[in-house]
Amino acid sequence: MNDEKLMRRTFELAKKGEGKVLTNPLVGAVVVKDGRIIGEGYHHNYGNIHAEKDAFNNLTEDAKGASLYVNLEPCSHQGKQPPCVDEVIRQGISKVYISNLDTNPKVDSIEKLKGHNIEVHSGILEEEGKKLNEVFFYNMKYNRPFVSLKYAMTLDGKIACANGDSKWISNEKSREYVHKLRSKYDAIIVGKATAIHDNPSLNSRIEAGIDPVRIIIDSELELPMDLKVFDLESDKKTYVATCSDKENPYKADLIRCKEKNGQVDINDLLEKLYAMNIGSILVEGGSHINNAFLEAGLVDRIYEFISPKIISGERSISPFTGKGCEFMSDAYNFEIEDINRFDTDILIEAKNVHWNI
Ligand SMILES: NC(=O)C1=CN([C@@H]2O[C@H](COP(=O)(O)OP(=O)(O)OC[C@H]3O[C@@H](n4cnc5c(N)ncnc54)[C@H](OP(=O)(O)O)[C@@H]3O)[C@@H](O)[C@H]2O)C=CC1
Ligand SMILES: Nc1c(N[C@@H]2O[C@H](COP(=O)(O)O)[C@@H](O)[C@H]2O)[nH]c(=O)[nH]c1=O
Ligand SMILES: [Zn+2]
Repeated sequence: MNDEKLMRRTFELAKKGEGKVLTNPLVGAVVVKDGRIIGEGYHHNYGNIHAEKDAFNNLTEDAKGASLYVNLEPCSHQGKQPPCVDEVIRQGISKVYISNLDTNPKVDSIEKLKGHNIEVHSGILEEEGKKLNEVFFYNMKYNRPFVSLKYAMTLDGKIACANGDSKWISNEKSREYVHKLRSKYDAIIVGKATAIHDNPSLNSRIEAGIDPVRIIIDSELELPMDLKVFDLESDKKTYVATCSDKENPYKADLIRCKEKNGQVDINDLLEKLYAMNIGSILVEGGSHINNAFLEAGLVDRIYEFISPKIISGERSISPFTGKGCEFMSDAYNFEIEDINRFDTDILIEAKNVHWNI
Protein backbone atom coordinates (compact mmCIF):
# COMPACT_ATOMS: atom_id res chain seq x y z
CA MET A 1 0.00 0.00 0.00
CA ASN A 2 1.49 3.32 -0.99
CA ASP A 3 1.10 6.67 0.77
CA GLU A 4 -1.49 8.03 -1.69
CA LYS A 5 -3.65 4.92 -1.39
CA LEU A 6 -3.60 5.15 2.39
CA MET A 7 -4.37 8.88 2.26
CA ARG A 8 -7.35 8.12 -0.01
CA ARG A 9 -8.54 5.71 2.66
CA THR A 10 -8.44 8.56 5.22
CA PHE A 11 -10.63 10.61 2.81
CA GLU A 12 -13.13 7.75 2.56
CA LEU A 13 -13.28 7.47 6.35
CA ALA A 14 -13.54 11.25 6.76
CA LYS A 15 -16.58 11.39 4.45
CA LYS A 16 -18.55 9.28 6.91
CA GLY A 17 -18.83 12.45 8.98
CA GLU A 18 -20.46 14.43 6.14
CA GLY A 19 -23.43 16.48 7.30
CA LYS A 20 -22.55 15.87 10.96
CA VAL A 21 -19.29 17.69 11.74
CA LEU A 22 -20.78 21.21 11.24
CA THR A 23 -18.00 23.81 11.41
CA ASN A 24 -15.40 21.15 12.18
CA PRO A 25 -13.36 19.48 9.43
CA LEU A 26 -13.93 16.03 7.95
CA VAL A 27 -11.06 13.90 9.23
CA GLY A 28 -10.11 10.25 8.78
CA ALA A 29 -7.11 8.40 10.26
CA VAL A 30 -5.37 5.10 9.50
CA VAL A 31 -2.64 3.46 11.61
CA VAL A 32 -0.25 1.22 9.67
CA LYS A 33 2.36 -1.19 11.03
CA ASP A 34 4.59 -3.48 8.96
CA GLY A 35 2.39 -2.81 5.90
CA ARG A 36 -0.83 -3.77 7.71
CA ILE A 37 -3.68 -1.48 8.80
CA ILE A 38 -3.99 -1.91 12.56
CA GLY A 39 -6.53 0.84 13.28
CA GLU A 40 -8.94 3.17 11.49
CA GLY A 41 -11.15 6.00 12.67
CA TYR A 42 -12.86 9.25 11.79
CA HIS A 43 -14.41 12.35 13.32
CA HIS A 44 -18.03 11.24 13.69
CA ASN A 45 -19.73 14.48 14.67
CA TYR A 46 -19.22 17.98 16.05
CA GLY A 47 -17.80 18.04 19.56
CA ASN A 48 -17.08 14.32 19.58
CA ILE A 49 -13.71 12.51 19.63
CA HIS A 50 -11.26 13.26 16.85
CA ALA A 51 -10.24 10.86 14.08
CA GLU A 52 -6.82 9.99 15.53
CA LYS A 53 -8.28 9.05 18.92
CA ASP A 54 -11.03 7.03 17.21
CA ALA A 55 -8.36 5.11 15.24
CA PHE A 56 -6.33 4.48 18.41
CA ASN A 57 -9.49 3.24 20.14
CA ASN A 58 -9.89 0.70 17.32
CA LEU A 59 -6.29 -0.63 17.37
CA THR A 60 -5.88 -4.36 16.90
CA GLU A 61 -2.30 -4.24 18.21
CA ASP A 62 0.21 -1.90 19.86
CA ALA A 63 0.88 1.23 17.76
CA LYS A 64 4.51 1.64 18.92
CA GLY A 65 6.66 2.30 15.84
CA ALA A 66 3.61 2.50 13.54
CA SER A 67 2.81 5.18 10.94
CA LEU A 68 -0.24 7.41 11.20
CA TYR A 69 -2.03 8.62 8.06
CA VAL A 70 -4.41 11.51 8.68
CA ASN A 71 -5.84 13.97 6.15
CA LEU A 72 -5.52 16.95 8.52
CA GLU A 73 -2.65 17.97 10.78
CA PRO A 74 -3.34 16.59 14.29
CA CYS A 75 -4.68 19.27 16.62
CA SER A 76 -2.49 20.70 19.35
CA HIS A 77 -5.02 22.71 21.35
CA GLN A 78 -7.49 21.91 24.10
CA GLY A 79 -10.93 22.40 22.48
CA LYS A 80 -13.97 20.21 23.06
CA GLN A 81 -11.44 17.39 22.78
CA PRO A 82 -7.89 17.05 24.13
CA PRO A 83 -4.96 17.67 21.74
CA CYS A 84 -4.47 14.72 19.36
CA VAL A 85 -0.74 15.46 19.03
CA ASP A 86 -0.16 14.35 22.64
CA GLU A 87 -1.96 11.06 22.01
CA VAL A 88 0.08 10.48 18.82
CA ILE A 89 3.27 10.91 20.89
CA ARG A 90 1.95 8.77 23.76
CA GLN A 91 1.09 5.91 21.37
CA GLY A 92 4.71 5.81 20.13
CA ILE A 93 3.90 6.61 16.49
CA SER A 94 7.13 7.04 14.49
CA LYS A 95 5.87 8.63 11.23
CA VAL A 96 2.94 10.93 10.50
CA TYR A 97 1.61 11.41 6.96
CA ILE A 98 -0.68 14.43 6.45
CA SER A 99 -2.62 15.77 3.48
CA ASN A 100 -3.41 19.31 4.73
CA LEU A 101 -2.06 21.53 7.47
CA ASP A 102 -4.82 22.81 9.78
CA THR A 103 -5.54 26.50 9.14
CA ASN A 104 -7.22 26.83 12.55
CA PRO A 105 -4.91 29.42 14.17
CA LYS A 106 -5.00 27.40 17.41
CA VAL A 107 -3.39 24.39 15.74
CA ASP A 108 0.37 24.01 15.28
CA SER A 109 1.70 20.51 15.90
CA ILE A 110 4.41 19.87 13.29
CA GLU A 111 7.34 21.17 15.34
CA LYS A 112 6.11 19.33 18.42
CA LEU A 113 5.95 16.04 16.49
CA LYS A 114 9.43 16.60 15.04
CA GLY A 115 10.71 17.51 18.50
CA HIS A 116 9.71 14.00 19.58
CA ASN A 117 11.67 12.46 16.68
CA ILE A 118 8.52 11.72 14.72
CA GLU A 119 9.01 11.94 10.96
CA VAL A 120 6.39 14.21 9.36
CA HIS A 121 5.36 14.14 5.69
CA SER A 122 2.71 16.69 4.70
CA GLY A 123 1.08 17.72 1.40
CA ILE A 124 0.05 14.22 0.29
CA LEU A 125 -2.88 14.58 -2.18
CA GLU A 126 -3.08 18.15 -0.92
CA GLU A 127 -5.57 19.41 -3.54
CA GLU A 128 -7.97 16.49 -3.01
CA GLY A 129 -7.73 17.05 0.72
CA LYS A 130 -8.53 20.74 0.27
CA LYS A 131 -11.56 19.95 -1.87
CA LEU A 132 -12.82 17.48 0.75
CA ASN A 133 -12.62 20.14 3.45
CA GLU A 134 -13.38 23.24 1.38
CA VAL A 135 -16.16 24.28 3.75
CA PHE A 136 -13.88 24.08 6.81
CA PHE A 137 -11.04 25.97 5.08
CA TYR A 138 -13.56 28.55 3.80
CA ASN A 139 -15.03 28.99 7.30
CA MET A 140 -11.55 29.43 8.79
CA LYS A 141 -10.52 32.01 6.18
CA TYR A 142 -13.70 34.07 5.81
CA ASN A 143 -15.37 33.52 9.18
CA ARG A 144 -18.81 32.94 7.68
CA PRO A 145 -20.84 30.04 6.24
CA PHE A 146 -20.13 28.71 2.76
CA VAL A 147 -23.18 29.45 0.57
CA SER A 148 -24.35 27.50 -2.47
CA LEU A 149 -27.40 28.25 -4.61
CA LYS A 150 -29.30 25.49 -6.32
CA TYR A 151 -32.00 25.90 -8.94
CA ALA A 152 -33.58 23.97 -11.77
CA MET A 153 -34.03 25.91 -14.97
CA THR A 154 -35.51 25.37 -18.44
CA LEU A 155 -33.45 25.64 -21.63
CA ASP A 156 -34.67 29.22 -21.91
CA GLY A 157 -33.46 30.08 -18.42
CA LYS A 158 -36.70 30.04 -16.39
CA ILE A 159 -37.30 28.60 -12.91
CA ALA A 160 -41.13 28.93 -12.93
CA CYS A 161 -44.07 29.93 -15.13
CA ALA A 162 -45.61 33.39 -14.65
CA ASN A 163 -48.24 31.92 -12.29
CA GLY A 164 -45.47 30.43 -10.15
CA ASP A 165 -45.88 26.81 -11.25
CA SER A 166 -42.52 24.99 -11.29
CA LYS A 167 -43.37 21.33 -10.69
CA TRP A 168 -41.36 19.89 -12.22
CA ILE A 169 -38.57 21.38 -14.26
CA SER A 170 -35.81 18.88 -13.54
CA ASN A 171 -36.21 15.09 -13.77
CA GLU A 172 -36.33 12.50 -10.98
CA LYS A 173 -32.61 11.69 -11.10
CA SER A 174 -31.70 15.37 -10.71
CA ARG A 175 -34.12 15.75 -7.84
CA GLU A 176 -32.69 12.70 -6.12
CA TYR A 177 -29.22 14.27 -6.39
CA VAL A 178 -30.58 17.38 -4.66
CA HIS A 179 -31.46 15.20 -1.68
CA LYS A 180 -27.81 14.09 -1.57
CA LEU A 181 -26.76 17.74 -1.59
CA ARG A 182 -29.20 18.52 1.21
CA SER A 183 -27.51 15.79 3.28
CA LYS A 184 -24.13 17.49 2.89
CA TYR A 185 -25.19 21.02 3.84
CA ASP A 186 -25.85 22.12 7.40
CA ALA A 187 -28.79 24.33 6.50
CA ILE A 188 -31.23 25.07 3.71
CA ILE A 189 -32.83 28.45 3.04
CA VAL A 190 -35.88 29.44 0.98
CA GLY A 191 -37.83 32.64 0.54
CA LYS A 192 -41.34 33.30 1.73
CA ALA A 193 -42.91 33.08 -1.76
CA THR A 194 -41.27 29.71 -2.42
CA ALA A 195 -42.47 28.39 0.94
CA ILE A 196 -46.02 29.52 0.16
CA HIS A 197 -46.12 28.51 -3.48
CA ASP A 198 -44.29 25.18 -3.35
CA ASN A 199 -44.94 24.18 0.28
CA PRO A 200 -41.63 22.22 0.34
CA SER A 201 -40.57 19.86 3.15
CA LEU A 202 -36.87 20.82 2.84
CA ASN A 203 -35.62 17.51 4.25
CA SER A 204 -33.41 14.79 2.73
CA ARG A 205 -35.63 12.00 1.48
CA ILE A 206 -33.05 9.39 0.52
CA GLU A 207 -31.79 6.32 2.34
CA ALA A 208 -29.56 7.43 5.23
CA GLY A 209 -30.24 11.07 4.26
CA ILE A 210 -29.34 13.70 6.84
CA ASP A 211 -31.82 16.54 7.20
CA PRO A 212 -30.44 20.08 7.16
CA VAL A 213 -31.68 22.82 9.49
CA ARG A 214 -34.46 24.64 7.59
CA ILE A 215 -34.81 28.43 7.41
CA ILE A 216 -37.60 30.41 5.74
CA ILE A 217 -37.01 34.12 5.18
CA ASP A 218 -40.17 36.04 6.01
CA SER A 219 -39.74 39.72 6.95
CA GLU A 220 -43.22 40.34 8.39
CA LEU A 221 -44.27 36.92 9.79
CA GLU A 222 -46.93 36.38 7.15
CA LEU A 223 -46.59 32.68 6.41
CA PRO A 224 -49.61 30.37 6.59
CA MET A 225 -49.58 28.07 9.65
CA ASP A 226 -50.24 24.86 7.74
CA LEU A 227 -46.92 24.65 5.85
CA LYS A 228 -45.32 21.19 5.77
CA VAL A 229 -42.08 22.55 7.31
CA PHE A 230 -44.00 23.44 10.48
CA ASP A 231 -45.18 19.88 10.92
CA LEU A 232 -42.26 17.73 9.94
CA GLU A 233 -40.73 14.71 11.62
CA SER A 234 -37.06 15.58 11.66
CA ASP A 235 -34.16 15.68 14.09
CA LYS A 236 -33.39 19.20 12.81
CA LYS A 237 -35.34 22.36 13.49
CA THR A 238 -37.23 24.73 11.20
CA TYR A 239 -36.57 28.44 11.80
CA VAL A 240 -38.17 31.57 10.40
CA ALA A 241 -35.79 34.48 9.81
CA THR A 242 -37.58 37.77 10.30
CA CYS A 243 -37.01 41.47 10.97
CA SER A 244 -40.44 41.89 12.57
CA ASP A 245 -40.74 42.32 16.32
CA LYS A 246 -44.23 40.78 16.43
CA GLU A 247 -44.86 37.79 18.69
CA ASN A 248 -43.96 34.42 17.21
CA PRO A 249 -47.11 32.92 15.62
CA TYR A 250 -45.42 29.74 14.33
CA LYS A 251 -44.58 26.21 15.47
CA ALA A 252 -40.94 27.11 14.76
CA ASP A 253 -38.25 29.25 16.37
CA LEU A 254 -37.55 32.73 15.06
CA ILE A 255 -34.18 34.17 14.12
CA ARG A 256 -34.67 37.88 14.66
CA CYS A 257 -32.47 39.75 12.19
CA LYS A 258 -31.63 43.34 11.41
CA GLU A 259 -33.70 45.04 8.76
CA LYS A 260 -32.33 46.36 5.47
CA ASN A 261 -34.67 48.25 3.13
CA GLY A 262 -37.67 46.83 4.96
CA GLN A 263 -36.55 43.22 4.57
CA VAL A 264 -34.37 40.67 6.35
CA ASP A 265 -30.70 41.70 6.24
CA ILE A 266 -28.99 38.69 4.63
CA ASN A 267 -25.53 39.51 6.02
CA ASP A 268 -26.92 39.68 9.54
CA LEU A 269 -28.76 36.38 9.03
CA LEU A 270 -25.54 34.66 7.93
CA GLU A 271 -23.69 36.03 10.96
CA LYS A 272 -26.39 34.63 13.23
CA LEU A 273 -26.37 31.25 11.47
CA TYR A 274 -22.58 31.00 11.76
CA ALA A 275 -22.88 31.72 15.47
CA MET A 276 -25.35 28.79 15.56
CA ASN A 277 -22.54 26.60 14.18
CA ILE A 278 -23.88 26.42 10.64
CA GLY A 279 -20.87 26.17 8.33
CA SER A 280 -22.60 25.55 4.99
CA ILE A 281 -25.91 26.64 3.49
CA LEU A 282 -27.84 25.52 0.44
CA VAL A 283 -30.14 28.29 -0.84
CA GLU A 284 -33.03 26.88 -2.85
CA GLY A 285 -34.60 30.07 -4.16
CA GLY A 286 -36.70 31.67 -5.40
CA SER A 287 -35.52 34.45 -7.61
CA HIS A 288 -35.76 37.27 -5.04
CA ILE A 289 -33.81 35.39 -2.39
CA ASN A 290 -31.23 34.19 -4.95
CA ASN A 291 -30.78 37.78 -6.05
CA ALA A 292 -30.44 39.05 -2.49
CA PHE A 293 -27.54 36.63 -1.92
CA LEU A 294 -25.99 37.53 -5.29
CA GLU A 295 -26.15 41.28 -4.68
CA ALA A 296 -24.73 40.83 -1.18
CA GLY A 297 -21.73 39.03 -2.76
CA LEU A 298 -22.57 35.88 -0.82
CA VAL A 299 -22.90 33.22 -3.53
CA ASP A 300 -19.90 30.89 -3.40
CA ARG A 301 -21.18 28.11 -5.67
CA ILE A 302 -24.11 27.51 -8.00
CA TYR A 303 -25.67 24.15 -8.81
CA GLU A 304 -27.64 24.84 -11.98
CA PHE A 305 -29.76 22.01 -13.34
CA ILE A 306 -30.81 22.57 -16.95
CA SER A 307 -33.75 20.66 -18.33
CA PRO A 308 -34.51 20.53 -22.09
CA LYS A 309 -37.88 22.31 -21.86
CA ILE A 310 -38.90 25.79 -22.99
CA ILE A 311 -41.70 27.80 -21.35
CA SER A 312 -40.93 31.27 -22.78
CA GLY A 313 -43.01 34.29 -21.69
CA GLU A 314 -41.96 37.72 -20.53
CA ARG A 315 -43.39 37.18 -17.05
CA SER A 316 -42.07 33.70 -16.39
CA ILE A 317 -39.50 33.70 -13.56
CA SER A 318 -35.69 33.78 -13.96
CA PRO A 319 -33.21 32.38 -11.41
CA PHE A 320 -32.35 35.97 -10.37
CA THR A 321 -34.54 39.06 -10.35
CA GLY A 322 -33.83 42.68 -9.43
CA LYS A 323 -32.42 45.58 -11.43
CA GLY A 324 -29.62 43.56 -12.96
CA CYS A 325 -26.24 44.77 -14.21
CA GLU A 326 -26.16 47.83 -16.41
CA PHE A 327 -23.09 46.69 -18.33
CA MET A 328 -21.37 43.36 -19.00
CA SER A 329 -18.35 44.72 -17.16
CA ASP A 330 -20.52 44.68 -14.00
CA ALA A 331 -21.32 40.95 -14.35
CA TYR A 332 -20.67 38.55 -11.47
CA ASN A 333 -17.99 36.11 -12.59
CA PHE A 334 -18.06 32.37 -12.02
CA GLU A 335 -15.81 29.52 -13.08
CA ILE A 336 -17.25 26.17 -14.25
CA GLU A 337 -16.03 23.43 -11.91
CA ASP A 338 -17.94 20.42 -13.20
CA ILE A 339 -20.61 19.32 -15.68
CA ASN A 340 -22.65 16.14 -15.23
CA ARG A 341 -25.65 14.52 -16.92
CA PHE A 342 -28.67 13.17 -15.06
CA ASP A 343 -30.52 11.34 -17.86
CA THR A 344 -32.07 14.19 -19.87
CA ASP A 345 -30.82 17.01 -17.61
CA ILE A 346 -27.40 18.51 -17.10
CA LEU A 347 -25.92 19.90 -13.92
CA ILE A 348 -23.42 22.74 -14.08
CA GLU A 349 -21.43 23.46 -10.94
CA ALA A 350 -19.85 26.88 -10.95
CA LYS A 351 -17.69 28.57 -8.35
CA ASN A 352 -17.54 32.29 -7.68
CA VAL A 353 -14.08 33.50 -8.75
CA HIS A 354 -13.90 35.72 -5.68
CA TRP A 355 -12.94 33.11 -3.13
CA ASN A 356 -10.05 30.79 -2.68
CA ILE A 357 -8.82 28.60 0.12
N1 LIG B 1 -37.07 25.95 -10.32
C1 LIG B 1 -36.50 26.16 -9.16
O1 LIG B 1 -35.39 25.68 -8.89
C2 LIG B 1 -37.19 26.97 -8.13
C3 LIG B 1 -38.33 27.68 -8.43
N2 LIG B 1 -38.92 28.46 -7.49
C4 LIG B 1 -40.10 29.22 -7.87
O2 LIG B 1 -39.82 30.60 -7.62
C5 LIG B 1 -41.03 31.26 -7.27
C6 LIG B 1 -40.80 32.08 -6.03
O3 LIG B 1 -39.77 33.01 -6.22
P1 LIG B 1 -39.91 34.52 -5.78
O4 LIG B 1 -41.29 34.96 -6.13
O5 LIG B 1 -38.78 35.26 -6.33
O6 LIG B 1 -39.88 34.48 -4.20
P2 LIG B 1 -38.82 34.06 -3.08
O7 LIG B 1 -39.05 32.64 -2.70
O8 LIG B 1 -37.46 34.48 -3.48
O9 LIG B 1 -39.33 34.93 -1.85
C7 LIG B 1 -39.31 36.34 -1.96
C8 LIG B 1 -39.77 36.99 -0.68
O10 LIG B 1 -38.81 36.78 0.35
C9 LIG B 1 -38.95 37.84 1.29
N3 LIG B 1 -37.67 38.41 1.65
C10 LIG B 1 -37.29 38.69 2.92
N4 LIG B 1 -36.10 39.26 2.96
C11 LIG B 1 -35.68 39.39 1.69
C12 LIG B 1 -34.51 39.93 1.09
N5 LIG B 1 -33.51 40.43 1.82
N6 LIG B 1 -34.41 39.91 -0.24
C13 LIG B 1 -35.39 39.38 -1.00
N7 LIG B 1 -36.53 38.84 -0.49
C14 LIG B 1 -36.67 38.85 0.85
C15 LIG B 1 -39.78 38.92 0.61
O11 LIG B 1 -41.05 38.93 1.22
P3 LIG B 1 -41.20 39.63 2.68
O12 LIG B 1 -40.29 40.83 2.70
O13 LIG B 1 -42.62 39.96 2.80
O14 LIG B 1 -40.79 38.61 3.66
C16 LIG B 1 -39.88 38.47 -0.82
O15 LIG B 1 -41.06 38.84 -1.43
C17 LIG B 1 -42.08 30.18 -7.08
O16 LIG B 1 -42.90 30.16 -8.22
C18 LIG B 1 -41.29 28.91 -7.02
O17 LIG B 1 -42.01 27.81 -7.55
C19 LIG B 1 -38.44 28.53 -6.22
C20 LIG B 1 -37.32 27.84 -5.85
C21 LIG B 1 -36.60 27.00 -6.79
N1 LIG C 1 -11.81 17.01 13.70
C1 LIG C 1 -10.50 16.91 13.97
C2 LIG C 1 -9.68 18.06 14.21
N2 LIG C 1 -10.21 19.29 14.18
C3 LIG C 1 -9.51 20.50 14.63
O1 LIG C 1 -9.91 20.73 15.98
C4 LIG C 1 -10.86 21.81 16.05
C5 LIG C 1 -12.07 21.36 16.89
O2 LIG C 1 -11.61 20.96 18.13
P1 LIG C 1 -12.65 20.43 19.26
O3 LIG C 1 -13.44 21.62 19.73
O4 LIG C 1 -11.74 19.89 20.32
O5 LIG C 1 -13.49 19.33 18.62
C6 LIG C 1 -11.26 22.14 14.60
O6 LIG C 1 -11.55 23.50 14.43
C7 LIG C 1 -9.98 21.73 13.84
O7 LIG C 1 -8.99 22.72 13.90
N3 LIG C 1 -8.36 17.87 14.48
C8 LIG C 1 -7.84 16.64 14.58
O8 LIG C 1 -6.67 16.51 14.95
N4 LIG C 1 -8.57 15.54 14.30
C9 LIG C 1 -9.87 15.62 14.01
O9 LIG C 1 -10.53 14.55 13.79
ZN1 LIG D 1 -7.57 16.47 17.32
